[in-house]
Amino acid sequence: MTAKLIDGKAFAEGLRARVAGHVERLKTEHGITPGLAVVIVGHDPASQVYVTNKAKQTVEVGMASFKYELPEDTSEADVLALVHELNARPDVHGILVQNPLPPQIDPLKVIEAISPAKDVDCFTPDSVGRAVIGLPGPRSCTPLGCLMLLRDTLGSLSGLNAVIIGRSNLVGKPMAQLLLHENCTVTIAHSRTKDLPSVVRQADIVIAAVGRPNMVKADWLKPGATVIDVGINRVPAPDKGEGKTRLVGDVDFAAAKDVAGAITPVPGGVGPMTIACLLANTVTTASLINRLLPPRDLTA
Ligand SMILES: NC(=O)C1=CN([C@@H]2O[C@H](COP(=O)(O)OP(=O)(O)OC[C@H]3O[C@@H](n4cnc5c(N)ncnc54)[C@H](OP(=O)(O)O)[C@@H]3O)[C@@H](O)[C@H]2O)C=CC1
Ligand SMILES: Nc1nc(=O)c2c([nH]1)NC[C@@H]1CN(c3ccc(C(=O)N[C@@H](CCC(=O)O)C(=O)O)cc3)C=[N+]21
Repeated sequence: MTAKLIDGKAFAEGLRARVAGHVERLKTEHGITPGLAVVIVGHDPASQVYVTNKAKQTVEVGMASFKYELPEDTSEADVLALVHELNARPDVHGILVQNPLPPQIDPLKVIEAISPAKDVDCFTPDSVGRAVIGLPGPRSCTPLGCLMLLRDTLGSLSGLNAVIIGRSNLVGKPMAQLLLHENCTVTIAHSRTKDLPSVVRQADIVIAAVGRPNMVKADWLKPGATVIDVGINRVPAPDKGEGKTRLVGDVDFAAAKDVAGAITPVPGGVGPMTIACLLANTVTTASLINRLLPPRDLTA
């Protein structure tokens, strides 16, 4: 059997087109240009690529993009000062501080500093709480992107066993909340989980969000399972030439595609969905900040 390939790139293009339509309406009918500020501290080469992709696609959908690249040795006080400045700026409707941050900066302090009204990453206690109890508000971009792909692939998720590998605040935990709201039976696995292969074998839906290339093996999968590979790992690719690299996920894709029912590729799976959801969240915050009703059809 060969799994259905879940085309996140194409799905994200459609979502961005809908976002662009709403941006156009905000501009022409209300004179508002949604603005997204991305802050990156240090020069992690992988992060640079995401930030560049985000900035390009932000402009493509008609929004304003503000990019702040701070040196690796930036103090916590300076990052907090920048966040406060962005909180106060009327032309900025969304703030994203790229993870990971260098060790001298406490990520929780930065999260607390972000205005919940501009929290397009769904990082602040206010947004996280709203997501947990099911109140309207932003939802975490990567989990939301995964959920949209799952709904598109499977329809109703009710009653399905979902196993999430990884428990970060960025991906694993918010993914669990979204799937619980879809009536999945949710298991969160992590580095201390005993006998991970047998836990994964129970899953109708597997979400891999670890950051270890090809960790999830084909023989861990229940035949027909839907596999969402969040991992983004840069590995050497000597076949492409000396010193060249390629992106791979956390799942052994080449073998898993013969066992899974459906699977996302890396690249072209979850990554583009993350950015499209970030842009959708920015339309939502720009609407709410201006006391307008946010569009309902973007990520419903
Ligand atoms: N496609 C996209 O849009 C995005 C991709 N990513 C990618 O997803 C991956 C995960 O990101 P993130 O959540 O931020 O990563 P973190 O490093 O914050 O979390 C990794 C999680 O994996 C768990 N883990 C580590 N080793 C194992 C193991 N051997 N077995 C089981 N679980 C393990 C850790 O467990 P423990 O808590 O016990 O340490 C932790 O919970 C990365 O590759 C990242 O680049 C991230 C965001 C968006
Ligand atoms: N505060 C915060 N929010 C994040 O959402 C966040 C973060 N920090 N830190 C890092 C991770 C990672 N991440 C990705 C976004 C897009 C792609 C993406 O566009 N990927 C493309 C290809 C990229 C390429 O070619 O290099 C793809 O998978 O097809 C990947 C990864 C967001 N993250």
